[in-house]
Amino acid sequence: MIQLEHVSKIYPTGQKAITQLDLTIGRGEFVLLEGESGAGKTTLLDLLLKDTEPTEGTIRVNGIDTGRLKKRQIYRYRRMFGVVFQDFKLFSDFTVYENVAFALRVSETAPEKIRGKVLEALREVGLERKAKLYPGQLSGGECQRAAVARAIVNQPAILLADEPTGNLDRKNAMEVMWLLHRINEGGTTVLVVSHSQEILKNMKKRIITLQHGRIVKDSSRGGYFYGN
Ligand SMILES: Nc1ncnc2c1ncn2[C@@H]1O[C@H](COP(=O)(O)OP(=O)(O)OP(=O)(O)O)[C@@H](O)[C@H]1O
Repeated sequence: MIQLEHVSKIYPTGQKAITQLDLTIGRGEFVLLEGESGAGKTTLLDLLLKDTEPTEGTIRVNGIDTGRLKKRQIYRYRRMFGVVFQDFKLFSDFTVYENVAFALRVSETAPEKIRGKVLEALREVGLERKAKLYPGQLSGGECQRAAVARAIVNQPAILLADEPTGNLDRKNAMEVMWLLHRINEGGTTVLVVSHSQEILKNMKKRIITLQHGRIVKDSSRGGYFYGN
């Protein structure tokens, strides 16, 4: 599903963010990505989304070599992904329903299909009764669940989440992680950046540890350190 070969990213400032990274994530996997600040976690997500270009190496997603995508193909490519952020990134002057519907409108979904899809996504995250509320009227956990509904409403093949529990208390954090687990059980490949040792320990998923842009530990390889 996701394959990186010898991928490096050096920003124009000269900052090395990713160095000679080889990584394969299979279809339907759930992967937790950890590493200290500046390790390259967000850069890795940005590379997958083609928000930034690798300095060297090849990135393949679902068989697509991202380096060969034409500009006009990038929009369609990105529709393979749903993305969840630490700070939710909901529109504060849109209701929960409108926030989720917005993701469908920009993807040119037929108008008659929007309502059913939005309500289904809200049901999935347990927010069907809060559809008419604004983000300011929700708790942090509910905001994040609304953001997850927006991310999955297009039924993406891959869900990327960058510190999705960073602004949440323990209970809400575990609820959001449980939700991501359920979405993964439905077949979606899930990649989550997390700093929380509790989450890393409790989820019992594959954990990849980045340090200075390199993978220094991958639990799918028996937890042994390698590389560097
Ligand atoms: N646009 C940019 N221009 C220059 N350097 C950048 C840019 N974005 C990130 N960097 C640098 O690249 C390195 C990796 O950054 P990245 O944001 O990927 O790390 P991270 O692991 O996500 O960190 P954090 O946990 O703090 O979010 C850091 O040294 C950072 O300062």
